Amino acid sequence: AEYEKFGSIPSIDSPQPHPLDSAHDTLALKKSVRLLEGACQQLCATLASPQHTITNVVGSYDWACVRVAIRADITSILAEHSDGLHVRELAQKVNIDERKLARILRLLATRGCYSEAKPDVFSNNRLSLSLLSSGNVANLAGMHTDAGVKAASVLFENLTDPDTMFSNNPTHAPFMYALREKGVSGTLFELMQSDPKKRENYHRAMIALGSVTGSLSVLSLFPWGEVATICDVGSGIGAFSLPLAKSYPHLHITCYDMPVVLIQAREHWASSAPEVLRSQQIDFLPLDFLHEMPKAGQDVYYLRNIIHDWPDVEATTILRNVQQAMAPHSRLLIEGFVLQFASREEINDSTPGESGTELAPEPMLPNFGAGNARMYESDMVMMLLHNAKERNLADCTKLGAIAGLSLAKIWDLGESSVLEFKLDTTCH
Ligand SMILES: C[S@@+](CC[C@H](N)C(=O)[O-])C[C@H]1O[C@@H](n2cnc3c(N)ncnc32)[C@H](O)[C@@H]1O
Repeated sequence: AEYEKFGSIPSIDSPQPHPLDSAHDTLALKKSVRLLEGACQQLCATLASPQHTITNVVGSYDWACVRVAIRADITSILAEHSDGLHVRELAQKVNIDERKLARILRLLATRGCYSEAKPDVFSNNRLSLSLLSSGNVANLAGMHTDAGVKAASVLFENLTDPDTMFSNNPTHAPFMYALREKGVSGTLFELMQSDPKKRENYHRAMIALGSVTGSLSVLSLFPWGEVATICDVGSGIGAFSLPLAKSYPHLHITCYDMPVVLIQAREHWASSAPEVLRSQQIDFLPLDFLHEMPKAGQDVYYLRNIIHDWPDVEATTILRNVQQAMAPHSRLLIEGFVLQFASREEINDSTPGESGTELAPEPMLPNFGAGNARMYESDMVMMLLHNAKERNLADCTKLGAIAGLSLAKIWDLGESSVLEFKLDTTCH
């Protein structure tokens, strides 16, 4: 029904993106796809032999092939050849062995990324177009295939090394552990402070994450008309605030982040929303949210993908710093993933819906299984890069309570959620 609004369902080999691919409010579509992905994977795992399914799970080198495609910028080259390009010519342009490149692209085409219209002639399709170097999804994919893979390759060693095995210190995260032999230390955020290229890639990846998870549907779900002032705490370059400012020109937005990030943020806003910069609608202020509080008494404090970057102690500190800035009318909105158990046992003991997000119908796994896998993968990414974690609703409520906040409402964005907290008036 969502596609019918735009005419018809696009073919996977369509050479151009579909309007829904970049739409903000795709909540209904996201929920249908979640059901579809979860049910298909569970059905396949039920009907195929276990050895078949487990080998599919571990034997995937798609990421390595995507990394080659991104690094060699294959999509941008193919974009100039709408009828496709023979791998012989493509290989010459990127200086990679022709036969090896053909095999890499064929595996990707088998997964639906690139088309092989004639033998050895490859062209772009809807999936491969998302890897254009001018877009942001390639940066997100690059983060997984570079930093993620590097960290994952030492996960077991990190979990069993007496120096790191029980540590929650971000400096001991597997990614930093992997860099130890190069004499690099600190946290990933500290590392990025001195590396503008890494920082740019990271913040462009954050923009992509919003479109991947469809979380910008919060722009139409939340009553922004009732809000006048908002602080985006740990704003990055404005993955959330920039579309918010464009959609709601009456809002005054303060973006808080580290000074080096704010320089990049200004550049991004200057090229993507110059009218907002001119309008005085936006301030960029440096803040170390581990040690300082944002400005007091704002209507909304927004934390998008912040808490999951930090272990409990630091996450509580950040929340407490925001809590101290809040007035009785203020709301803290925490956007991110809310994990669920893969078991129904806990859920059956509580009121349906109390877990905050929808449950999948039986006999599906209650958390939609593969349909929600990205949030459990993200939990791994947080462990790998920051020694941190995604949390379930009880974890978030507990952190909030320690920081003097109580949960007021849950906004379900299909994949991610927004937890709305207010000051806990019962604690003094
Ligand atoms: C995962 S990103 C999220 C960015 C943005 N909220 C978004 O959703 O795109 C985490 C952000 O926290 C910022 N950050 C990390 N440590 C910080 C600190 N101590 N004080 C302020 N910001 C910090 C990073 O620079 C980065 O922009």
